[in-house]
Amino acid sequence: MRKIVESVYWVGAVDWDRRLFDSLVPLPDGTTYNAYLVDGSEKTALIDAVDPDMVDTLLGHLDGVEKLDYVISQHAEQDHSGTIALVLDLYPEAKVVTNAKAKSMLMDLLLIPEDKFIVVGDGETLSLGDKTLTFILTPWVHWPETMSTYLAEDKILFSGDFFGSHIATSDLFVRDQGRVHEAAKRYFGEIMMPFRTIIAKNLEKISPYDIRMIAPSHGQIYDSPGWIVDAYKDWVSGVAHNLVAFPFVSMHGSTRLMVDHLAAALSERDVRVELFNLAVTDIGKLAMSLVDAGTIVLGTPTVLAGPHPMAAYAAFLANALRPKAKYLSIVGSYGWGGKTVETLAGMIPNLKVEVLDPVLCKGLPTDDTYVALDRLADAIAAKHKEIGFQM
Ligand SMILES: Cc1cc2nc3c(=O)[nH]c(=O)nc-3n(C[C@H](O)[C@H](O)[C@H](O)COP(=O)(O)O)c2cc1C
Repeated sequence: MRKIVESVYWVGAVDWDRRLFDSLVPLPDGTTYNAYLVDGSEKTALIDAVDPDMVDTLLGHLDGVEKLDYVISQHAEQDHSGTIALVLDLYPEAKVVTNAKAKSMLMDLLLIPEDKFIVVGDGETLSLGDKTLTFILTPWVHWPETMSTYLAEDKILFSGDFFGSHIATSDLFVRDQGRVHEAAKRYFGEIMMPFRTIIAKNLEKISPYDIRMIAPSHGQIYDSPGWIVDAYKDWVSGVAHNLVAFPFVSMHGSTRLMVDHLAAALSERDVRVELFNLAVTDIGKLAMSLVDAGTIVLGTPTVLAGPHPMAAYAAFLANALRPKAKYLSIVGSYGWGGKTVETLAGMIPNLKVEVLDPVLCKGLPTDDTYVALDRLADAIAAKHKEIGFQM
């Protein structure tokens, strides 16, 4: 147990070893599952629980907590809810306090019986005596049922996955802002980017609250939260940066020559570019780049009449993540023919992008290919200038 302020404790777990989340997302720095205990003068509440793998850590923290009245469930995903049933076994008098959507999901996912729940609505409060919790529905800060909880007396917002970051450290509070900024942006890119417009509304919704600390359910507690709220405002905004996110793959080096030429041509034209060799890249880094990028360029050879499967994966991912990019193009090499451009174009219906003329070449790039790549760089630079992308 670690004290945050008087009678409010972190009772979560640090998972130093975890390297993959949701069987999908790389975790280079591990993560934490944050649970919080609010010990009011009359009632005691646990806010969220931990991943089932770390149940012993949670139960260790709770050892000595004689009475638990409420388990506040802010998010039904198992890394926060998966140990609630065990907590209820230990504290049979405790009720699960959550919203209607989360209740139904917790019943489905964890088979928690209906009589264990107290359902709260948006803005409803729960008194613990000298501490008061207000529940704020903040949907889609991962799933549709997510909510945040404001502790008025201490001005703490327990935000669930909102503002979260995957970093295992022994710090309770954010101490290395640069590191947390990167991890929080990666988290936003992987988890929240598809719901940008709803998250913008959630930012507005929490703005009237006087927030001294934000306590997310992954990562460290923000004891000066202004900067992360500002970062979120930038990430959810429709304003893209003067940046090209450039995932590519190349089997024998021809596409790679095109990629390197275009990247250099973009740099010469003062357009920033980030390359991601899909054969070796950490897909979270690509997600981060997509948070800002004004343009996406995909580089791929033709394989079995279509894009390389790794390029198809990147296109699928970009389509699902719905980044704010306004332009897209494709470059690559082929041997005899295929439908690479058509196949990729058909995979991105969610992207509201203008497609700039693709550049394909047969075998190794020639002088004509490099001229066409320079033209593409000219077009991207002109579009970025025209639209006034952030430098
Ligand atoms: C497994 C495999 C499948 C391929 N299938 C096609 C194809 O269907 N159509 C085509 O035009 N070229 C095909 N090629 C040829 C490559 O597209 C061509 O060699 C290209 O120049 C490779 O680009 P890279 O050097 O960037 O890997 C294939 C190559 C490989 C290795």
